Amino acid sequence: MHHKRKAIQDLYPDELAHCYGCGKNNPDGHQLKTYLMGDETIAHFTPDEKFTAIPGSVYGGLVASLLDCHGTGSAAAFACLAENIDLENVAIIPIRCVTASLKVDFKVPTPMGKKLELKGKLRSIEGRKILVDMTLSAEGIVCATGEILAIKLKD
Ligand SMILES: CCCCCCCC/C=C\CCCCCCCC(=O)SCCNC(=O)CCNC(=O)[C@H](O)C(C)(C)COP(=O)(O)OP(=O)(O)OC[C@H]1O[C@@H](n2cnc3c(N)ncnc32)[C@H](O)[C@@H]1OP(=O)(O)O
Repeated sequence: MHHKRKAIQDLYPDELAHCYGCGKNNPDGHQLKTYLMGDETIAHFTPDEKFTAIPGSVYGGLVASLLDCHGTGSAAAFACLAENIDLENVAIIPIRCVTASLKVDFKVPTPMGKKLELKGKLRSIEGRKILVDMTLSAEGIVCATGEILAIKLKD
């Protein structure tokens, strides 16, 4: 159902859509897509074996990368919500965020080849600082949690 909406990353302007983790204009990248659903965000990604740590599990760098891009996308979406910007009615998202700090806790090994689900919840917005709490799970089991500090860029 949420796929009828546009992903946050698809609302980035073309010239800023080359991020390896989430840029729609990077054919070699992960092209992660974050959707705003009510007061939380969601994204999915199914890793293949080139992202192996030990056979059967995903290397931590990919987990961090997914949390990074889901986190900045979520932060931009939550900042828009807070400013009453309706993302259904914009072609380009007017708020841009970059990661200042990312914390990842690896709880259990992330299984290879399963559909991973990322969720994000806003913790706080204080001036230009947006804090988002995230989980990354596989088949309902939380494999990692993440905490991002994203900074709203000035024009
Ligand atoms: C690669 C850069 C891209 C630039 C242009 C892109 C346009 C974006 C468009 C569409 C997005 C699409 C792309 C998705 C991106 C995917 C996610 C990534 O991987 S992003 C890459 C990794 N991140 C960086 O390379 C940031 C490098 N750092 C910086 O550029 C600066 O440090 C920046 C912008 C984050 C902050 O610099 P300040 O000069 O604007 O602001 P100050 O005053 O230093 O910080 C603001 C507040 O945040 C706190 N703060 C900053 N860094 C902190 C930290 N590490 N921990 C705790 N607090 C921190 C400060 O203490 C300050 O707080 P107080 O207002 O005084 O309360």
